[in-house]
Amino acid sequence: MKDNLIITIAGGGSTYTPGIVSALLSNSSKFPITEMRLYDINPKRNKDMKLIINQLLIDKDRQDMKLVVTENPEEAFTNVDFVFSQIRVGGLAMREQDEKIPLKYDLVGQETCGLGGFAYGLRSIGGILEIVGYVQQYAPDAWILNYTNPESIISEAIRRKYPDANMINVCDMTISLEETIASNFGYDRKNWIPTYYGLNHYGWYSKIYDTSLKRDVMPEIIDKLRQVNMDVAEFNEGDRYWAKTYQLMSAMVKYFPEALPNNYLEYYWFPDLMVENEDKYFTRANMVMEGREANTRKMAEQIRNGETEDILHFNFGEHGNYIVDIAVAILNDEPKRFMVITPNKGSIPNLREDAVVEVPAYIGATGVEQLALHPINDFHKGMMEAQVAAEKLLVDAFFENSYDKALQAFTLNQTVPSARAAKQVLDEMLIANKDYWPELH
Ligand SMILES: NC(=O)c1ccc[n+]([C@@H]2O[C@H](COP(=O)([O-])OP(=O)(O)OC[C@H]3O[C@@H](n4cnc5c(N)ncnc54)[C@H](O)[C@@H]3O)[C@@H](O)[C@H]2O)c1
Ligand SMILES: O=P(O)(O)OC[C@H]1O[C@H](O[C@H]2[C@H](O)[C@@H](O)[C@@H](O)O[C@@H]2CO)[C@H](O)[C@@H](O)[C@@H]1O
Ligand SMILES: [Mn+2]
Repeated sequence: MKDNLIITIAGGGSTYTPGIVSALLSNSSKFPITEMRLYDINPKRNKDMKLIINQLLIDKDRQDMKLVVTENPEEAFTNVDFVFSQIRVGGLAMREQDEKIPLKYDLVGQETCGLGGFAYGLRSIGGILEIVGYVQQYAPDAWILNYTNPESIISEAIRRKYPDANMINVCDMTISLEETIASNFGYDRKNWIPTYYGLNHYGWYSKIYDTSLKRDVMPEIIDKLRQVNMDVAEFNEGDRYWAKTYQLMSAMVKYFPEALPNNYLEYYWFPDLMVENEDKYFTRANMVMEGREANTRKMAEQIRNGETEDILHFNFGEHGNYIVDIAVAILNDEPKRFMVITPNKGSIPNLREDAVVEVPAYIGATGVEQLALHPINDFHKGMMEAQVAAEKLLVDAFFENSYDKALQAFTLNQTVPSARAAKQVLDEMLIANKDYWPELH
């Protein structure tokens, strides 16, 4: 095992960076890093994060670590071993537009679901392709572990442009949902072997085998959920967005009790209710600006003012651990099971081979080895096929600069009831995204 690893966090100024760094430091025996680089296009955010991570290294007595903070891709990626990617093209200001524009037309306005997710996709593809391009140029053997959203759309673009890249796309939602369920109903998630299938933020569990209880606990979880609403787990304490999200899990399994859904299906099954529940003038982006984002700026300011005692406060749940566990499994060639976002290639036998799906896989030194699952039912298959086609059309629109394909994608998105509404939102988003989207004509 290499014992002088260099890692880069792309989107180093991200509010999630301290969580990933904390997880990396907790795994130093199995993942021995000597140099950490933060790469971002925004020097102000880089400077703030440098203060925070430097303070974290002091608090953890790890001043031996070399910390490089840069806006220069060559400096960021040359000879790096692992890249953790978490960029947000356009920042929270554009997330706010993604959420608020569709809501004006009574359509779902959300970070990764519905038309907000599609707008974010058209912004994000260019940024992520650029990073993969840098890694190909400066460290072609490096592993890229990606959290950048919207993951299904990003993964479809990467599948086309860099099919052989050493890149693994993952999402923390399944692990967080499992943790939330386990903490509500008295299970230990560490004993679970979940079988899950779908697209990112758009899927279902078909089985949750508990190795200590020696049974599939999914049916009893669905029964419990039909009777009581869930509370948030400790890592989402006090967050009213996640509180409401998890409460709606009960409504979903009352409608469709045969499989446990990903919480994000709320946006596709109950778009009218989700719109009704929203404050169109103060959306999730505003909550994050006032919460996680403000907290990050405050910590940096405190350090700048010389206040360093016990000022680092963050709680990201499993977010950092999940992606670092994958890095550890690769480096040590200790294959473990994770949920990954990957070309289907027969994993779901009755779904097109080139769909980008989210399924269980073993990950070790050779990367992703996904499982062959079971055929899926017509309800889930129909939903997935429509959404896959919409996402593929959107990625076509990006590569072909095609307005027509973008309009088709927007119309086919599973939260949109009419081509008229799709066109109104697309046209308004085109203006709002003029600095970020490719030209569409
Ligand atoms: N997949 C998951 O499950 C999961 C979970 C949490 C967050 N995320 C994603 O992680 C990302 C970061 O979220 P956040 O809330 O911390 O956002 P953020 O805005 O706080 O941070 C993102 C950083 O990316 C930088 N950036 C933007 N474009 C860039 C580019 N082209 N190259 C380099 N850096 C660039 C920004 O300057 C910013 O500092 C988002 O894409 C978010 O959706 C994904
Ligand atoms: O609205 P946000 O920015 O707080 O969160 C959006 C993300 O939500 C999921 O992830 C995590 C989140 O990262 C973590 O901080 C915690 O609050 O729980 C969430 C559920 O695990 C989702 O998987 C991401 O894709 C979203 O970006
Ligand atoms: Mn996610």
